[in-house]
Amino acid sequence: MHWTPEHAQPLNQWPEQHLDVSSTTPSPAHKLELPPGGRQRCHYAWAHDDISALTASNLLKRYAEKYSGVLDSPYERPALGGYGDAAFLNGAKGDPEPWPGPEPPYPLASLHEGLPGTKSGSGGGSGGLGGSPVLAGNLPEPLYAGNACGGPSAAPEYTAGYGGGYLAPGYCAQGAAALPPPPPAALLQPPPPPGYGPSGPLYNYPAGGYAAQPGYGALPPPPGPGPGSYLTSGLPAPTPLAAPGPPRPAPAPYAFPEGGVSLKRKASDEGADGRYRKYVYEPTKAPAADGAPYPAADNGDCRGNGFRAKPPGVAEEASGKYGAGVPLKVLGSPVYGAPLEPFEKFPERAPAPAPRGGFAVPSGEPPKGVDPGALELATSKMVECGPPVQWADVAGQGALKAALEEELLWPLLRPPAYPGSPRPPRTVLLFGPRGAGKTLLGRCLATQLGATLLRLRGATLAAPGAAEGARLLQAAFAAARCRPPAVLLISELDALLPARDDGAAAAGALQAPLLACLDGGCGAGADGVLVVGTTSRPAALDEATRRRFALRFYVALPDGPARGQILQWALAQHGCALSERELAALVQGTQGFSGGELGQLCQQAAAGAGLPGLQRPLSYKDLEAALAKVGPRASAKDLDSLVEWDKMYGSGH
Ligand SMILES: Nc1ncnc2c1ncn2[C@@H]1O[C@H](COP(=O)(O)OP(=O)(O)OP(=O)(O)O)[C@@H](O)[C@H]1O
Repeated sequence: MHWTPEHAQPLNQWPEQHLDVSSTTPSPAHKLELPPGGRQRCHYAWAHDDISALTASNLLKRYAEKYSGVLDSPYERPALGGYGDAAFLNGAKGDPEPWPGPEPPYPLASLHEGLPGTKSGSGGGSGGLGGSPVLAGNLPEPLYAGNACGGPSAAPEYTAGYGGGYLAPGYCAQGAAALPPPPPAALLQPPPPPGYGPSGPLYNYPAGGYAAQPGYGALPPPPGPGPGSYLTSGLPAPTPLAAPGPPRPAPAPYAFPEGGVSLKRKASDEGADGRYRKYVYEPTKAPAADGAPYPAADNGDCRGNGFRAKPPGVAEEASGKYGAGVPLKVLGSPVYGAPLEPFEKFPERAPAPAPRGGFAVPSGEPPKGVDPGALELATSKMVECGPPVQWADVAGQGALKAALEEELLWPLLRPPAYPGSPRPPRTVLLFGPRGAGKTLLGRCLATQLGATLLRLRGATLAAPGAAEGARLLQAAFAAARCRPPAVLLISELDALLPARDDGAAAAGALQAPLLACLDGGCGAGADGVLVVGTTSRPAALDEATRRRFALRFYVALPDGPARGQILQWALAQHGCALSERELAALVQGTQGFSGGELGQLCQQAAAGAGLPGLQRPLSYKDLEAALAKVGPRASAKDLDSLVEWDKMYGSGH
């Protein structure tokens, strides 16, 4: 038969179609359809006429074994091109010289012989050859470069591709398409173990594959999709990267620490959110039948400290501006006198009932010498039922808050270290510019102590006249003593003193009653009452009055970060949220403003934005316009004198 062009089919298809490798006899087609010029042009070794099918089959088998041995060798495989017959793996010998003959240029058997770690059996464990021949196979040890014959090098040396891992890029990068076509599956089967003799003419193993035998070990799992499939069973799969977590919340603006405080105080400030929370008490327990020290505040009535006690165990969300989302325990009066936290200042005494819509007369007789009418008036008018104030509700003032906690609250709430310990302070003076937050801090103290809060203003006391003012003053102290623990907050203290220069009629006339009340109300017989006086003119206090206040703390104007917080809180009430830049500009423009003045500024801006009900959202321009009308009241001179007074008489913090 002559060769015609239709015989010129792709060479790489030819062996599959024309060579029956399972047959021991040459295929007639093989003999007949060989292209005449194939001997010169075809580079397939088995394409020679003088190579029988059996020889070709053996050749294929040997190359398969060699190839398998290369793959299975514990030594590093050189790059494919390094092998003399590398091109053979792609179906054609790249060597321009004619194929030397039916035998390979070097004995294939030697490849496996003498190599440490070589598997027993020439084809053992080469199951990965058909799928990913380069990457399959167990590679239990680091690979060394082999010599030209695939044997071990004299000295182990790492190839450039050795990177400490088994998957050098040169290997991993090869996709299945780039890999050589697998040799016929029948040739890849390992020799049958004893008892598994071939039943067919050549190898007639079950189609499902050769079952794993003890001597050969289990075949590695077939490579599957994904990079993990390239790893042999002996290699750990790479640890997948952890999925990125949810984005961290951006820090709240103006949460940076206060400037201008000492390191010690800064450390205290850092704990402002956490450490001050330890003054969150357990719910007040109901008084025991045998008469617990103080009545429980869990009857839902107002005790004047902002608490509306809840049934025991009912948790309460913090309602403070800072505390949103922070679950806090129920606030309530601590169980004073309890063995774990005795409060020497608030010793056991007859339970005082909570006020019910006005003054609730204690179970005993009203204090002697006190007008019952005034007592009722004081209680009904002075007991404050505002919301509790937490430390976090006071912007800034970190150092002051720490000092109040350490020097006032801790001594009040902890038992004396030893008998004869000095009495804890029961009077504190908070002085500073108007609107700086003195009253706010007084309310916060009442909250922290779980005390009833009674509040009276000096100007209100002085207005009706000296006699009436004195009567009210006494009644307020009496009411506080009747309702321990209690905080009596007297703001504008200077209004009661003679140094007042506005000509108030009662000014000065109330000083003596005040001193008497302070001595009596906070003396030995007045346990359970803390008097908090506030003033913006401490210099007006005479020495006698000043000395009645054991502690004197300066409440300074809010600094930048605190102003930012106060502004944010105030603007939020008007439904306005400025951008960070606008807020920064506003903070810059409100230097010297007190907290009260910042609140006024926002109210002014809201008023400028329109009538209530028709109001449009507040904008930065409204606030800019309001800045022209609202300004800081405290002059530099006032502030200087306050600082001077603090240096001389302040408790320092
Ligand atoms: N540091 C602050 N944090 C939050 N709010 C503040 C702060 N300082 C002041 N305020 C707010 O400003 C307003 C006035 O505060 P406060 O009445 O406590 O000032 P004051 O110093 O007692 O004033 P005055 O001397 O006139 O009695 C209140 O609404 C208060 O909530």
